[in-house]
Amino acid sequence: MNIQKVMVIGAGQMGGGIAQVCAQAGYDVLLNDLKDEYLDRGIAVISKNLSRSVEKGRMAEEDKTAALANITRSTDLQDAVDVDIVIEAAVENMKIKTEIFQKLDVIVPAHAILATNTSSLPITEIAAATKRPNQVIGMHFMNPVPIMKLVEIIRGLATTDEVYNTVEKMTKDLKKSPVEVNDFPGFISNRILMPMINEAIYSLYEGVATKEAIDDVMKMGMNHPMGPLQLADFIGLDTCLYIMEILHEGFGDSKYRPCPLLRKYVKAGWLGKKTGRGFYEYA
Ligand SMILES: CC(=O)CC(=O)SCCNC(=O)CCNC(=O)[C@H](O)C(C)(C)COP(=O)(O)OP(=O)(O)OC[C@H]1O[C@@H](n2cnc3c(N)ncnc32)[C@H](O)[C@@H]1OP(=O)(O)O
Ligand SMILES: NC(=O)C1=CN([C@@H]2O[C@H](COP(=O)(O)OP(=O)(O)OC[C@H]3O[C@@H](n4cnc5c(N)ncnc54)[C@H](OP(=O)(O)O)[C@@H]3O)[C@@H](O)[C@H]2O)C=CC1
Repeated sequence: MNIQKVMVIGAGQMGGGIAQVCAQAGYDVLLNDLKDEYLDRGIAVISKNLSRSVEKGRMAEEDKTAALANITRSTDLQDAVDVDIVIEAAVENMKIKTEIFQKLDVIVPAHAILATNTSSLPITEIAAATKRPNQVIGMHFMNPVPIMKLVEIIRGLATTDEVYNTVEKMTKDLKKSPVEVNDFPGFISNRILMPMINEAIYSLYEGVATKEAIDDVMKMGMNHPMGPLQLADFIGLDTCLYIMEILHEGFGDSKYRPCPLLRKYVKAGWLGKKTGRGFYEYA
């Protein structure tokens, strides 16, 4: 199947990045969010990222203009009436995602693929909310999307080979590297990454070291580009908590219990970089 028109749902840090790389690859992109102000914010970030590439001499001004012209704003799911694929990057919540997929199922054309950028939710369960489970798939980008090469591609139980192959080809067109993973909570990326972050939060909670010391150990000792607490702030502490809860519930194993300090920060609205405060403060 030939993909030309894409709807990206959610103009947050992930949806904005996904819309940017799709627009740069020449796809016709509809960027959808609940309100105009979220679209304004998302498009401003995309524009800033593209301008930085122009300043660094990696992109011509006309390519930036062309990429921005490929993005159309949308606050109505009905705009998906003629898309070939939807990539959903709304909040990490099963109820919200299944509601979006049920609505899309009756709007999008029969051939259209419904993909989700979920970090951890079961693809098979999201797919089962639709009448086209064979055309539902996980397309898990990494943050920051314009920089990170990996896209984890997750088949639901019913996903066809044709749908998998189409999404794999699109991933390569976006200049990303696909890796196929089976449908279990957290897939591979977050099954391994999030318990490490949670353990770093426990280390802080139990007073083993300061936040700076914990991050320094992992940066200097393990060559990680960011320490785990800095990375948690970057991902969003709300998203980290949702993922730990999904691992905990999905596997029923106490080793995935979220650290109480993580819960406390999320309750306080300290969600990390996106709210100006998490483990660290941001100007
Ligand atoms: C939760 C999930 O489900 C899955 C996930 O995504 S988990 C998160 C996965 N991501 C990571 O682990 C990221 C770890 N961090 C890193 O790799 C690096 O710190 C980083 C790439 C984010 C920044 O790199 P850095 O060398 O420390 O900083 P910096 O020199 O400022 O940036 C490097 C490049 O990234 C770009 N960049 C940094 N942050 C960016 C952002 N948010 N959006 C777009 N581009 C960004 C910079 O513009 C810069 O590009 P140029 O070299 O072309 O100028
Ligand atoms: N953060 C990360 O590092 C990664 C996150 N992901 C996944 O990507 C998804 C998005 O995460 P992220 O971008 O970080 O989150 P953000 O909070 O930055 O963005 C989510 C966006 O979706 C919007 N939204 C919420 N509900 C709806 C809806 N019903 N319809 C349309 N838009 C909606 C939000 O609006 P509002 O502000 O009103 O809530 C917000 O603009 C999650 O599933 C997450 O797990 C995947 C890989 C990495």
